[in-house]
Amino acid sequence: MSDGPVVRLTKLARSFEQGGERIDVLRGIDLSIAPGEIVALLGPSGSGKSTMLQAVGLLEGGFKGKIEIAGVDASALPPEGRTALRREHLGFVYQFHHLLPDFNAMENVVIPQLVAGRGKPEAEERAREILGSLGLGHRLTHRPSQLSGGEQQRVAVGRALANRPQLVLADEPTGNLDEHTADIVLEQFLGLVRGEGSAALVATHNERLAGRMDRVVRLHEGLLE
Ligand SMILES: Nc1ncnc2c1ncn2[C@@H]1O[C@H](COP(=O)(O)OP(=O)(O)OP(=O)(O)O)[C@@H](O)[C@H]1O
Repeated sequence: MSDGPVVRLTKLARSFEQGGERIDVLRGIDLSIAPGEIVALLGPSGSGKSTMLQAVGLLEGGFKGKIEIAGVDASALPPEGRTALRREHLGFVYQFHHLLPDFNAMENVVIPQLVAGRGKPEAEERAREILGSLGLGHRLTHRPSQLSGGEQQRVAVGRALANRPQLVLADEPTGNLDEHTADIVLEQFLGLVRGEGSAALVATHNERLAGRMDRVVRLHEGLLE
């Protein structure tokens, strides 16, 4: 792994056309995240946090400016190249868990590793280790519908970290949980990310939770402050 930033955004911009009107959601974002650094992305509803995470996650086109992931300029790559970069370096956690409903906790963490080419025994060992460290060692064979909201979200965290991404992108990862559960899940999320040495960019409305991260950046009128 190089010592350079895991992500570098240069003059990132995104506009949407809606009913003949143009909305400039991101107006020239510059941001670098160092390896292992956990950054909170704060901003009110509608300020463009999800739009920014989608850009960094290479999930959507239509952006202006430059997005470098692990030193590679993603903006210059064809779609297959962006997919490969995403698979190799990025992990995602969303507000809703998006687990596969017909598979248990263990399988939900194993499957992305198989897709990445890891063998089954190794993937299962990793899933056990990661779910154990999230306090879910006794829930391995439960399906998502048999888990609480906090447990579902912890499995989603385990899935995101399973392939040892250099950067985890999390969009309101605890936004769907009550305050007490959100605190516990966030603490476990941060502990796991730190333990793994991954970097993270975590969108949230919550100043208190943001204060537990290494750095806070704020989106205001399309720019970071
Ligand atoms: N596909 C789209 N077409 C048109 N407008 C869009 C589209 N996606 C997002 N927007 C607009 O861009 C702005 C930013 O949306 P975004 O979802 O990024 O905000 P957010 O900060 O993540 O909000 P929240 O905290 O409520 O999730 C909003 O005004 C939204 O309506």
